[in-house]
Amino acid sequence: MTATIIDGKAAAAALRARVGTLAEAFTADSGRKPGLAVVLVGEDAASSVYVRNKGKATLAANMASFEHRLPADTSQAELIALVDALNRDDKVDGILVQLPLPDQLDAQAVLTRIDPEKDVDGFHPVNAGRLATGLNGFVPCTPLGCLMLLRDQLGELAGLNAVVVGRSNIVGKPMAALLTAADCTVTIAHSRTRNLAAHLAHADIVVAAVGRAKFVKGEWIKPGATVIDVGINRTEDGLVGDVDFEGAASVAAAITPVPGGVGPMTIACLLRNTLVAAHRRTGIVLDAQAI
Ligand SMILES: Nc1nc(=O)c2c([nH]1)NC[C@@H]1CN(c3ccc(C(=O)N[C@@H](CCC(=O)O)C(=O)O)cc3)C=[N+]21
Ligand SMILES: [Mg+2]
Repeated sequence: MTATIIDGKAAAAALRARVGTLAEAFTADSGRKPGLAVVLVGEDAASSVYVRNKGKATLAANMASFEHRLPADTSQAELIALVDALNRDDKVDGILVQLPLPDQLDAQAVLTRIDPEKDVDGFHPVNAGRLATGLNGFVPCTPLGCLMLLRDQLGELAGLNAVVVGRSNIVGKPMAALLTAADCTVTIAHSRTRNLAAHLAHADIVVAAVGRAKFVKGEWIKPGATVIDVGINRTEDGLVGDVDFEGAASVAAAITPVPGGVGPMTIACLLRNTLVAAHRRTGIVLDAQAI
């Protein structure tokens, strides 16, 4: 079998276009654009590129972009003061503080300071709790993008066996919550899991988010499975995912590539969450079916 390569770039472009149309309608109704503030502390090269790309995508989707670049030696109090100012700013619907932060800063304290109604990353404990309990909140962008790709590919997910490899607060845990809410039978595997291959042998859906290049081997994949690769690993062979792509593509029904899979969906979902935040904050009704 040769797997279908899931085109995350195309799916993301389509989502960004829908968001852009709805953002224009929001502006006509409210008299202002949905606004996204992105905060970058320090000079990390990869982060700087991500932040620039987010800014471009925000403008292209008819939204306002507010970029705040702070020096690497920014103090906790200074960063908190900026978050507080963004929380108060009515033009700002969404706030994203780019991770990782320099060592002197306490990321959890910063993320918890963001107004949960502006927390378009979905990292605030209030939004994590809402996701865990089935309440409406903000869902982290990467797992939300993965779920959209899975729905595009498979339609109904109920009853399928899903194995999520990785248990981070940013991807693994929220991904497992989303798949559970979609009525999958979910296993969370991680670095201490014994015999990962035995778990994957039953997996109709595999979401790999361990942060180790080519960690998931093709032989472990159940024939006909759908494989979502969240990994972004910079190696001598260039950018590679957490899955041995060649091996997995020969047995899976469908698989996301790296690049061009989950990554572009992450940014598109950030814009989607910002659009939703703008509507919730102003009380303008958004047709959730439209996005
Ligand atoms: N507060 C916060 N929220 C985030 O969502 C967040 C963050 N911090 N810190 C860094 C990670 C990483 N992340 C990516 C987004 C897009 C691509 C992406 O578009 N990747 C492209 C190109 C990859 C490349 O060439 O580098 C692709 O996979 O095709 C990748 C990674 C968001 N993150
Ligand atoms: Mg681990």
